[in-house]
Amino acid sequence: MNCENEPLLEIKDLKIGFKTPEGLLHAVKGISLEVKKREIVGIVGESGCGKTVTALSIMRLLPDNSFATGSINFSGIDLLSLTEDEARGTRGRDISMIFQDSLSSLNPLMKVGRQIDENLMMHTSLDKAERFSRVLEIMKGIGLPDPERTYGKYPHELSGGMRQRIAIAIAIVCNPDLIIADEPTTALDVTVQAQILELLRKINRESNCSIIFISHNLGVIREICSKVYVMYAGHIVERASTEALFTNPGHPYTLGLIKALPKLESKGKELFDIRGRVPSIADLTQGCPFEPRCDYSFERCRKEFPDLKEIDSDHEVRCFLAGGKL
Ligand SMILES: Nc1ncnc2c1ncn2[C@@H]1O[C@H](COP(=O)(O)OP(=O)(O)OP(=O)(O)O)[C@@H](O)[C@H]1O
Repeated sequence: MNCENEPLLEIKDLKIGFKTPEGLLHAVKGISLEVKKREIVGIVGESGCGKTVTALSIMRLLPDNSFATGSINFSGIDLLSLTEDEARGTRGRDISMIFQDSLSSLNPLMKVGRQIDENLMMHTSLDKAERFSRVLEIMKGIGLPDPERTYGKYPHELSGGMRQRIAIAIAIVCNPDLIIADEPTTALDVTVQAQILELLRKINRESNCSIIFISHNLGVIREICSKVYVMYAGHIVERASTEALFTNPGHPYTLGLIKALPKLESKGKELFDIRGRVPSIADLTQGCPFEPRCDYSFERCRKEFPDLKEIDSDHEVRCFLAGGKL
């Protein structure tokens, strides 16, 4: 059997909500998602669409005022049914996360080498010397110069790109099966961004892990992912291979995200922007949540919410116009 076709992570009908003084607010409204072994899967959408809370639910790191229903099956285990202790055992060992802002995700008071070592201390029985050489090996493997010296530095002594490499080292030191990278390059300049993407590709190739790559930027997703889920207002509105998404986008929201990408030939011209804003999770409008921003909407869109419809093999779209040409 070809193990690349085996699912590593299967999310079914995941709903995430928050108990707030204004009542229950629903941030994720029944999404299903699959990540196969060794696959790099993108989740794209504007701010507030529910990408990060989805990632946090996989990590079992949702805040106390939240609730999650549905199932998150990871290698045969439903992560939502794990106890806190079991979830702690999984985090950092089987599943790791890299956050956007390495300055706030790293401990400012601890030497960076120690921070990588902490994960090994927690999840392995290696002794101090073995852990030290493993940390140096990882630091070297991800392109940190002079690992012995860098081991003893504090986060603020490193550049943004180096700090993000440390965050990646922490994430991969225990050889996890799944890495969730949440906007890992957004805070970095373009050159460093390209280096970090290349590093993630290398890790995926060499350690056979799967990656969920979260971004608001389809251009970055295109660089690294083979499959993409487009999220809007807590729903998956399109799922396709990256190639199909760009050659035949089925949802007007996806089309808007593609049009919003800067192009070389339009240098100097004003960039396209999808009009309007993502609705707040407190909005309970009837019909399709994208309707107020959509150039293709008609009467039915104001009243009914479309199901995900398959328009091609492995290509689903949640729009009444799915399958037609936008
Ligand atoms: N602790 C919380 N209490 C109430 N609402 C929350 C809480 N955390 C997140 N939300 C809401 O859940 C929704 C989804 O947020 P989420 O951070 O997942 O969006 P996102 O797509 O990742 O955007 P961003 O790129 O800005 O992180 C937002 O409307 C957000 O305000």
